[in-house]
Amino acid sequence: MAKVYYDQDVNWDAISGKKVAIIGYGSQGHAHALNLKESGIDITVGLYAGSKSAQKAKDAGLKVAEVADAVKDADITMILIPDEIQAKIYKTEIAPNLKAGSALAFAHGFNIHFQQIQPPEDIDVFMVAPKGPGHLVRRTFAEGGGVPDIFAVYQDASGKAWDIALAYARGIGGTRSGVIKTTFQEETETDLFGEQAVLCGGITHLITAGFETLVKAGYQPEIAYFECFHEMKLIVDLMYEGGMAKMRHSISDTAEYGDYTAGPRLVTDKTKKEMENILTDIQDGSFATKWLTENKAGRAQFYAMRRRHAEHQIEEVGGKLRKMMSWLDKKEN
Ligand SMILES: NC(=O)C1=CN([C@@H]2O[C@H](COP(=O)(O)OP(=O)(O)OC[C@H]3O[C@@H](n4cnc5c(N)ncnc54)[C@H](OP(=O)(O)O)[C@@H]3O)[C@@H](O)[C@H]2O)C=CC1
Ligand SMILES: CC(=O)[C@](C)(O)C(=O)O
Ligand SMILES: [Mg+2]
Ligand SMILES: [Mg+2]
Repeated sequence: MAKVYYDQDVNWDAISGKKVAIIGYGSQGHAHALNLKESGIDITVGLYAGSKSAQKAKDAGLKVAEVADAVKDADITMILIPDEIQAKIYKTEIAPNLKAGSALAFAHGFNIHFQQIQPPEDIDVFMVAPKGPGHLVRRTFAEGGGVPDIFAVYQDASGKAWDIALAYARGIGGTRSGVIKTTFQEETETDLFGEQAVLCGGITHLITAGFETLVKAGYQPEIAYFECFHEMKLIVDLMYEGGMAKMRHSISDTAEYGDYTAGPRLVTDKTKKEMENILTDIQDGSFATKWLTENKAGRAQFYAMRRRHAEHQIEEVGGKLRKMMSWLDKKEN
């Protein structure tokens, strides 16, 4: 069993009194900046001139500077801009301004693992990767909870990089729920696999296929939405709270019998073989090459897929039904 680190395992002096630059103020950036600030850390958000996030950060009471200026003063620079542009911004804005003896940090290992960024040897390089969407890293922290993190050290020039990383994890709330040591390779490969095969790719296409099956068979699209999409959170909430057992305790025996008999007809050996193929594409770098090439070519295919999915009937039907559920409207970054 892996060692799981909690609040009491942290040497808070490793980060207390340090200046932290959070580069980017999006899903993860806003969460890290606000959580760390509320944990007592001196935060400056680094953004580009004209960034639409800058006013949001200022309205939240955070110091905002251009990237180079935020990095210059920082003891820790956490890069929370999109993976596909990190190498360029690192080269032009971050690398020339990194203080000797400071630390460079990431929330995903993509650019270090696939060698898009090669940091100087005289700085610490670490990662604190939340196992959850940034908006929930923030919401959970504000509610007194925390999203688990996994953390890694790529370079330990100071001899304190592990302590700094663990203290950072506490600053964003990770050690409230548990933090596990990893490597940049393990985080990168497992995160890419999880988001493609299960959390994002897997679940959205499963839900959509269920919706399309019912609609094609002539059932009302609104019922197909409630059944295959809206109820998913309610089912997963029970699993989140108490494992599959708690969900299976709450559902009917009829549903539980259907769970055991229909599930293996859907997730077959063929499915598992394709999961292994997805993992191979990640491990051999071909996914990373495709993603970076798509970005260099202007993201036309990416935008076309985004548009096609946004225009799907399930989003139209769901949007109308959710409009009547005012409690779902969470004002977030
Ligand atoms: N999203 C998630 O929940 C998770 C993300 N991660 C990792 O976190 C990192 C950040 O991802 P994510 O939070 O999703 O990113 P987002 O796309 O949500 O946010 C990107 C932020 O970067 C800013 N930005 C864009 N270009 C620049 C630039 N040139 N200089 C400075 N700031 C810039 C954007 O500003 P503006 O909006 O003004 O353009 C925005 O504030 C990635 O490495 C990702 O893999 C890890 C775990 C989960
Ligand atoms: C939210 C998260 O963990 C992801 C899916 O890995 C991501 O947004 O990259
Ligand atoms: Mg992830
Ligand atoms: Mg990810």
